[in-house]
Amino acid sequence: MTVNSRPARPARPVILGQNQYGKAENRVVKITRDGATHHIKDLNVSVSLSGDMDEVHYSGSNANVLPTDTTKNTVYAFAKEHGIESAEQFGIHLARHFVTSQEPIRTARIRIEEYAWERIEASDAETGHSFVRKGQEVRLTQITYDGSSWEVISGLKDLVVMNSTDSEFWGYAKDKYTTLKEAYDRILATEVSGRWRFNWTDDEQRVPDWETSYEQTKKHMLQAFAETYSLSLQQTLYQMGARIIDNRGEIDEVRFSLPNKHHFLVDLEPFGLKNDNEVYFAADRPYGLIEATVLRDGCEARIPVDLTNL
Ligand SMILES: O=c1[nH]c(=O)c2[nH]c(=O)[nH]c2[nH]1
Repeated sequence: MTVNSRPARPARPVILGQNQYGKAENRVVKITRDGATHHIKDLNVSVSLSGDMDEVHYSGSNANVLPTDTTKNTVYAFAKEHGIESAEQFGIHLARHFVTSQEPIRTARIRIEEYAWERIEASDAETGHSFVRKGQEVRLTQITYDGSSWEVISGLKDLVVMNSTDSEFWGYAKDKYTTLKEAYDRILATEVSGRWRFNWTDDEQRVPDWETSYEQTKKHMLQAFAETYSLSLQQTLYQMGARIIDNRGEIDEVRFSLPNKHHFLVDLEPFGLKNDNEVYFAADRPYGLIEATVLRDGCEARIPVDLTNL
């Protein structure tokens, strides 16, 4: 049966809703060789396209469908042809390509995770070609382009941080189920998942230096975590976001999802020992989950509330 002889959209009280497609999790590693000194970019790139795709769902006509296999090939070809300066620059390039080269494709969303590598120090000097994977965090970006406007949301996940003092939690609401003891010197630890939205909207004007922006944003966030004398994780979260908004003019919105990695003092009395804020039980679950958006005054919140969807 040819495509044309297939039945058109069936006469049923059913319609197609939001849809998107593409190749997810394209792992691309780009080595740039500068003599004996090599540089690595290690990305996990997910392409998601949407637009005039009714027919492929209704009748099976693939005329508007650029194969997901092609989107995968484009990721690898672009790594060679254009290089990977930053995850954001690479994502912008890909998004623009899909929307401007295929008429039926109206919106491209490119999500990228970046894994960092650090040079191994040999006994005499740094090596040019040996690396150890940096375990700290996964860097993230999401680029969305609809042919006229851009949205760039970057961030990170899996960044585990701890303050071994300067954290209290007391004065909270209590009811008959409250057993938590007030804490005047506790451990504050979390695994930061954060996203920040850039106010960059145009492809030519004021393009942020994406690499510097990431490093500086992470630095301000960590300094705020370290320097805030915390009365709650909520207060610390707000300070982390506010520090970014205050210092990074290219960012209008920050959202954090911070699990409170509880450290409970162990009762050592049964062993005749005094626990002087030294020995803790690190609980993995359940955990408090503190989430909030911090915005530049007058700006709109657009980062999804549930960061697992981003
Ligand atoms: O920083 C905290 N915020 C809370 O809301 C909370 N609730 C709780 O039991 N411990 C904590 N700690």
